[in-house]
Amino acid sequence: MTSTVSTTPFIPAPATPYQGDIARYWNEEARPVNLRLGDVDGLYHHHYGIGEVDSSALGDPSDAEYEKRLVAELHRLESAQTDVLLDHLGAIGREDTLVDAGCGRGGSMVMAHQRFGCKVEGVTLSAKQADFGNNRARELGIEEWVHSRVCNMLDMPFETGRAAASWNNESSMYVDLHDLMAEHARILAVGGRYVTITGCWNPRYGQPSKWVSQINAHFECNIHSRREYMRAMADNRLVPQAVVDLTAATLPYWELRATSSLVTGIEEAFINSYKDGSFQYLLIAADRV
Ligand SMILES: C[S@@+](CC[C@H](N)C(=O)[O-])C[C@H]1O[C@@H](n2cnc3c(N)ncnc32)[C@H](O)[C@@H]1O
Ligand SMILES: CC(C)=CCC/C(C)=C/COP(=O)(O)OP(=O)(O)O
Ligand SMILES: [Mg+2]
Repeated sequence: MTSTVSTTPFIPAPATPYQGDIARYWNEEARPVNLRLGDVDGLYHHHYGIGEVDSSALGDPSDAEYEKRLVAELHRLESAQTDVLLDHLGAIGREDTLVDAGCGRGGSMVMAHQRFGCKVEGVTLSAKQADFGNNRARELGIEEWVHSRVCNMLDMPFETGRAAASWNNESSMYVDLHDLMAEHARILAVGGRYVTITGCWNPRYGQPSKWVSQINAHFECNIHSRREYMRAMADNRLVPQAVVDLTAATLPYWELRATSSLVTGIEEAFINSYKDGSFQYLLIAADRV
């Protein structure tokens, strides 16, 4: 669907060796579970789904078209996740600018522009992802509005106080949370909104479980605890306005995905850690005060 014209003029050197590893990871990523879902309607996500599975849409597993319908259903649940994130951005006008920190292939950015009609700026460490997102925006004729660049989310080239809202959709587990919240607080207007959807380990469990450690190793990330999010926000003028536990809402997605031919091997770790209480899928929306 997407051509391969490079629209990324300048690729900065990674700020740290770790960021170099993460850039390489996403430059090489081409898992069918992400590309085949994106091909359903051209919105390419690198996050997970929420909501009930529509078994009437899936039909009979012995049907020849079942796998295609299952892919479409997983994709519907991933887009539903973005919709919930966008619901928490508050009142956004066409003249506003939004920032997607860790934007992946840009699916959330396109959905944000389609909903609010405004400018959406994305940053990713991966030149391949930035090119993909920019090519997709050009194909949709929205390249004036939706733009991705290769950039460290801890040092974004956006003016202080410029953004009406910003978010991390499953991208905050790659950075120090205090540094991240300080940078969001800097780019956000006073009264602006920050939203994250993230997997975090549950302090009530004690320490990261073996399943959480397995997820970290699988993605080369460093999952933070719920407590760290609260502390990093409080220390950076970000006051939680809503904390929504999406753990129960994401389990149907994982249980459906585990039955598909697109499994990647990480399904068991997500399902077990959500079920044993060691891991939570959380949305936090905060006001920049
Ligand atoms: C799991 S993907 C999520 C993509 C996207 N938010 C979505 O929902 O589809 C994680 C993203 O975080 C980005 N990322 C990780 N560390 C980053 C950093 N320091 N600066 C910018 N992007 C970063 C990766 O490049 C990747 O695009
Ligand atoms: C909730 C947590 C801890 C997320 C870690 C970040 C991550 C890799 C998200 C999904 O990416 P993806 O869509 O590329 O992964 P997959 O290939 O498994 O679908
Ligand atoms: Mg995925």
